[in-house]
Amino acid sequence: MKVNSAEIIISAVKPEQYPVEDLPEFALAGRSNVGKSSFINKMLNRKNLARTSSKPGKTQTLNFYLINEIMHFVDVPGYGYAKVSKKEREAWGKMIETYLKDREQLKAVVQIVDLRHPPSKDDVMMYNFLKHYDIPCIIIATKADKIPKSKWQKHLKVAKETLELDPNDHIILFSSETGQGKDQAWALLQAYM
Ligand SMILES: Nc1nc2c(ncn2[C@@H]2O[C@H](COP(=O)(O)OP(=O)(O)OP(=O)(O)O)[C@@H](O)[C@H]2O)c(=O)[nH]1
Ligand SMILES: [Mg+2]
Repeated sequence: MKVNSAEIIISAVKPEQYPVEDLPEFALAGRSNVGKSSFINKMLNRKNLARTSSKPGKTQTLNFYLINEIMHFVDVPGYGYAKVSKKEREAWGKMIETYLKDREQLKAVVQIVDLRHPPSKDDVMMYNFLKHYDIPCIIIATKADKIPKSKWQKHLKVAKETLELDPNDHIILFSSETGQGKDQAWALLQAYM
């Protein structure tokens, strides 16, 4: 998709703050620091619209982006970040769970995993959560630029097996550095619009 406009609409922490527009929406999910915000930037051709950091825990609210006036991306805090307090972690968990379960505009979740490592326990839990609530999902295996091409297929296989990926679900090799997988990701998202 050609992105002509992209802007942040609101950083929300509760449903009353979500945009009321009935536009197709896609939310990110994944471990802290896995590259969710970087994925959004790459898809939108914007260097730093979604704020990124080499330190985990950068995104702390549900950040809604309006794209071409026709759809929303929602950037989400990552899970599995040990350095926030238990209370804070629980609050984030609840915020994300409420959003994912109740948001009618949500068309699909883009779950990001790190291609370099087998999906974590938390990754498996998130995938099972999406399956349980029947939320369509697209799996993005990112940071492909960090491992040699000769290992990509082997790592993809491990990711599929660890998640016990539903044969109907797609998993895409991606890199926010090189833009690899971007067209494929857009094609899958557009199929839900
Ligand atoms: N080499 C490489 N680095 C990446 C890629 N994607 C993200 N990164 C780096 O990984 C770090 C974390 O990226 P973010 O996009 O901030 O991660 P996040 O998932 O949004 O993290 P939280 O907001 O903390 O949950 C940054 O230093 C990025 O530059 C990628 O595809 N390749
Ligand atoms: Mg982030």
